[in-house]
Amino acid sequence: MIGVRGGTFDPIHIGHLRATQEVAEALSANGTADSSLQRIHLIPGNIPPHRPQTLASAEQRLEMVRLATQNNDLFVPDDRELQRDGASYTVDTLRSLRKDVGNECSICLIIGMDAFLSFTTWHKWKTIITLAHLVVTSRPDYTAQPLQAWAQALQTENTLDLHAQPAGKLFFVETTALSISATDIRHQQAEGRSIRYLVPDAVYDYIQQKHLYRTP
Ligand SMILES: Nc1ncnc2c1ncn2[C@@H]1O[C@H](COP(=O)(O)OP(=O)(O)OP(=O)(O)O)[C@@H](O)[C@H]1O
Ligand SMILES: O=C(O)c1ccc[n+]([C@@H]2O[C@H](COP(=O)([O-])O)[C@@H](O)[C@H]2O)c1
Repeated sequence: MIGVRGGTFDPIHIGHLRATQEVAEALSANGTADSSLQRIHLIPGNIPPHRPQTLASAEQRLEMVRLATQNNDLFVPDDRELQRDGASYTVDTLRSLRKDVGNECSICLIIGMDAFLSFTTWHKWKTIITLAHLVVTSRPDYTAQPLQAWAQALQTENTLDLHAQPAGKLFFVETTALSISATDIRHQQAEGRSIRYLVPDAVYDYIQQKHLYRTP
């Protein structure tokens, strides 16, 4: 089994990292030796399909992901969306991952509750759930809504189901509420307020060194 978490990561912050760590623990809990979680790919998006362009460049956002994950063997920075032209659609990313890991390996696409609430607007969302499981983490200020029929049909509360088939299940993980967003971090940095401890120290140092998110 592998996990995948995409994001704009402008910049990556402890909200992303802590929630992903807690998913890793949840998914490994029932894994058998040969099917437990192998790694989680952290994939910065090239051109976000649904939002304005980023402030930091693709290379800078990837470098911040590298710095944030350098001491965690489970988290793998993955630049495949930066290698593609055009919009970074998740369905294309999952197809590319499937080519790498084959059809038997479980892929867990990790998204936050905010993303899940608009999931049915995503490009080819019905194909996405044939390529991966959806693992949804809680996020402060985004409350779960009653599940639509398609989601009810896929939902499981047993992680063994995620190991037993390669894709097609929906699983919710209650994660520690950290009310942090990259938008707030960018604003605080622009206003000259400290963002220390909202991002890993190495990311903090990089942002200062490159003068990122400062108003010109
Ligand atoms: N504080 C957080 N706690 C849990 N999940 C988070 C948190 N921040 C972001 N996420 C999740 O991480 C994924 C990628 O998020 P993204 O890179 O857009 O971060 P963001 O902080 O929401 O950025 P921005 O403020 O620029 O929109 C999304 O699925 C989002 O739900
Ligand atoms: O493929 C899509 O249509 C699509 C639509 C919205 C979001 N996504 C992906 O969801 C992930 C989180 O998005 P965001 O905006 O919260 O950073 C990121 O990997 C995006 O590429 C993907």
